[in-house]
Amino acid sequence: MEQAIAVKEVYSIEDLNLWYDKKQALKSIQLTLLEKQVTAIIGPSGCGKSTFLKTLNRMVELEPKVRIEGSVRYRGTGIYDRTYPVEKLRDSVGMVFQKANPFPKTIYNNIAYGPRLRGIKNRRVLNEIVEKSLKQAALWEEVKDILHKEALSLSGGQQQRLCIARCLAIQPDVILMDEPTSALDPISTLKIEELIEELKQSYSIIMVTHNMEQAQRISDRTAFFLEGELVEYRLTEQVFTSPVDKRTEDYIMGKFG
Ligand SMILES: Nc1ncnc2c1ncn2[C@@H]1O[C@H](COP(=O)(O)OP(=O)(O)OP(=O)(O)O)[C@@H](O)[C@H]1O
Repeated sequence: MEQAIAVKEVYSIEDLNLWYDKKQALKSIQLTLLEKQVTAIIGPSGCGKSTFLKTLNRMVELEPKVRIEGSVRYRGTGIYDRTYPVEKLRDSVGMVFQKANPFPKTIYNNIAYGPRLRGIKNRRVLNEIVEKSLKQAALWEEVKDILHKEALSLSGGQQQRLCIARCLAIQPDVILMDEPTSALDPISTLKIEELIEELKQSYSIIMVTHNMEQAQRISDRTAFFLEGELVEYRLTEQVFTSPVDKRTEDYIMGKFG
């Protein structure tokens, strides 16, 4: 008899509500995000995708006049509990943004930055981390001879892979990606998509995307948001081939958004 493989939960979210001042951006969100899967967050502009992503690492608290209610549990512990050590979250949850944002430093120092901040000073250890992270981000071959060049001299696609490598250097558990390829050309996009496929062997990836083909190509599960609500959250194939909610169907058919 086939045995079900238990997939572990990374995040468990219950009745999450969020307001920016008087505007409610997330409404009673309830879902669990699973380990070593790619979860795509889709929906039209302004539906709350980025806000949701930023609740997962508490970055949303940096916005003015934010109020959050409900529970976001990461590996079983509520991250908005007053005693939760936010620095633990910074070590465990990396983030990649829409626009690559390397530091104005060399390629090497971009990657070594996080490990140094965490007390690693030994040059040999740092060299190993830099090489391993760049290899994991499929950038090593292109930059191994120019590690001491400015990161900002790289192409947009290379800069985005560098940002992914910088994120991997701190050995995160989860990687949040906010439209990581929307500023890239098709070839760079393909490279990042292949990379994401590879990374999900070791990391749990939660990715906001406007691109529904991309969600179908690389995600295991898809969550469809609309006006701050989570309308549908199932296996990607099911969402795209047999949506249960009419609003999901209309959205994936391109009737709005
Ligand atoms: N800092 C803020 N202050 C006030 N309102 C905000 C703030 N950030 C976002 N909003 C509002 O909250 C809602 C959700 O925004 P959010 O950026 O999460 O949507 P999104 O789905 O990621 O949109 P897009 O696809 O355009 O990036 C929108 O109505 C937006 O205008």
